[in-house]
Amino acid sequence: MFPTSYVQRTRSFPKASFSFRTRRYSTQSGPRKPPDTERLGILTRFLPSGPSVMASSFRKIIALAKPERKPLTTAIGLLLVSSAVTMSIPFTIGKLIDFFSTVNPQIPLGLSIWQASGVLLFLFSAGAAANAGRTYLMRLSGQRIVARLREQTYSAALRQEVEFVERGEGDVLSRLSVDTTIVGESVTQNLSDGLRAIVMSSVGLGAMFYLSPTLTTLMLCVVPPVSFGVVFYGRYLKRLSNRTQEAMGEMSKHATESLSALRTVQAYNAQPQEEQKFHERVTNVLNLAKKEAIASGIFFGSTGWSGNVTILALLGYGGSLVSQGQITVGDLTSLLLYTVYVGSGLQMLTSFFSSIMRGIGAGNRVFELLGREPAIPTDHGEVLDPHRRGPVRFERVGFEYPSRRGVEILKEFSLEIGVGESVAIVGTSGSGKSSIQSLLLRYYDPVRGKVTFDGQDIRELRVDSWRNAIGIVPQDPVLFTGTIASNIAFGNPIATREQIEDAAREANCEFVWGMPKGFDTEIGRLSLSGGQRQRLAIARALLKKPAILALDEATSALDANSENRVNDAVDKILRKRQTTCLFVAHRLSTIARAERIVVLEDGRITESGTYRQLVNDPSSRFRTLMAEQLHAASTQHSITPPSTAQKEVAQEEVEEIEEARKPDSPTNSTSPQ
Ligand SMILES: Nc1ncnc2c1ncn2[C@@H]1O[C@H](COP(=O)(O)OP(=O)(O)OP(=O)(O)O)[C@@H](O)[C@H]1O
Repeated sequence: MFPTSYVQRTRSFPKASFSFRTRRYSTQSGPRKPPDTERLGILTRFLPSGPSVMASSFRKIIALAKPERKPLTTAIGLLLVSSAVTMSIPFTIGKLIDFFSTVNPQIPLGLSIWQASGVLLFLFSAGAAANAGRTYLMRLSGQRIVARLREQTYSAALRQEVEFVERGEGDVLSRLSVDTTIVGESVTQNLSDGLRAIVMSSVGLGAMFYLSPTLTTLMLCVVPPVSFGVVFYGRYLKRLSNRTQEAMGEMSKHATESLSALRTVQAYNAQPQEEQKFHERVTNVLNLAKKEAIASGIFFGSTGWSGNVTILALLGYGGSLVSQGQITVGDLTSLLLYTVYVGSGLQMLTSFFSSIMRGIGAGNRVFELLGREPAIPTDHGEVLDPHRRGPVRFERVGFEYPSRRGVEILKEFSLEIGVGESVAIVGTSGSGKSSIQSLLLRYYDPVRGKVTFDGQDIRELRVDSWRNAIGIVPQDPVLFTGTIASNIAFGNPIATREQIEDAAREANCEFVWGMPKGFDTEIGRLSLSGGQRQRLAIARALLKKPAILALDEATSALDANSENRVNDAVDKILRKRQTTCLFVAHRLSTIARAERIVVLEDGRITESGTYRQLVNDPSSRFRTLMAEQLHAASTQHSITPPSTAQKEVAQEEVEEIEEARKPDSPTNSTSPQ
């Protein structure tokens, strides 16, 4: 119940509130480092999201590239070679034109025209090979960085408290897939293109000054306004790209949710409305993409136009200089070509600038998750000895969900469960039963009071070692892709086949032996009944040999046979008398199996006692609850309320259970198969 109902309650949380949430739940966000604007210079000065955050994101992106130092350095070396070759082309062409236009051409270094062409061919081939090598090394390093970043992001997401991930699931997924790719590209592909652009523009400009300072100064008059536009464009594009990422996150979150609930969607013929909702999200992405397209169009159109106007001005003024004999035709040609190179270099620089912005933005989102301290710290505390046993105590626990501060779900809740004791919590829907189990598992911590194990506050224990001591059987057990064996061994991958089979036997999973591939049957191809899933979950919990078993019973009815098999499995656990059991129970047959029953109402215990004590008290709330329970159970199968005869049968069943539980009962001596 918990995950589904929770997802429903929170599905419309906007992504934009992420940073707020981070601050709200983060318990250990350390002091921020001062901005390193000096080192980052111009880049950070224009960034809208706060220089210190962006600077730290930039530093982290650079740090990510450190393990790839060798291939990246080689790639940069190759880049310089290929750029040198590329940048020599305009100069060579100019010289060739002058050479051919003279009356008596002299080939430099005494080479023939074919030899000179051969040298040039060799140079071009070397440039092309260097370019190929650079592309390969950059892409490879980029992919390795993305792979590492994805793994780190995934483990950071798994470390977070459930509330955080459940609330922003689509977020984490888009951080994992889209943002990591953007970050990886910005340290490799974009960096490499940026360096190439820097080399092209600076070497080109140098060569132009060498050829004609006057013409170059003329060209430079056009550059400052273009650069100004570049900065604004970079900022605007970054904002747009962030909004597009958020919209894409919303879109994939919606698709994930409805596809994972396809049965419900189809049962309610809700495809058209789901399509409509998806259409709205896709349209949102599309509209943002349109804006991005318009911005790019205007930008590239205007930079292209200013480039062409510059060339026109150069041609006009340069032509007059040629006619005055101040420069040669070859030099003018070289100049024009260098202008084109410098222009495209500057254009590349602008997209480098906006890609770096985009990378920093995406990096911010990834590093925010990587650096986030989960509200339930996973790496502190004393490691719990797996053999330690002791009572579990809820001591005056007050609890509120972080998303609903001010609404007290548990109020002064106190309960002690002794070693090997079994306690069933009953109560109306929403009274807080599952929340008690969530506190036990430390999905959340109490707001007041504490939960102790063997006298020690469970917050002092390392959370993984504490959870190791608990076996859970949730309401709707989740099975993962893989075989039945791997599903039972989930969380205990080193379990032997024998141990897996023993646990399955103990949990009454006899149906597994009847399958053609037995324990090697792939779950994906199976459709298991609710009872079978529950028994597999019991086997999974038993394999851990837990000190505590937390069973959250499904509210939906099982058929009589499944219910018997599940109850029989539960009986075997109870008879062992080593495992402390906390049941959230709905079925009378489970409730009666517990040694003690507590009735929870509105977050408080209102009654407590054995089944017999509670049922014999004519004024007990438990009796009313059970009457409602019986009525509900009977109306699920027939439309008539339970007859007196049916109630008697139920009563007899309870008596049989109680009889079986007595220490001297013959059934009690049967050891599990
Ligand atoms: N993650 C959550 N965030 C906010 N409120 C929650 C969350 N989970 C449960 N609640 C609220 O806490 C209250 C107690 O819920 P809980 O699931 O513990 O009840 P329950 O007794 O187990 O109900 P049921 O018998 O229907 O399973 C309910 O009002 C519920 O809406």
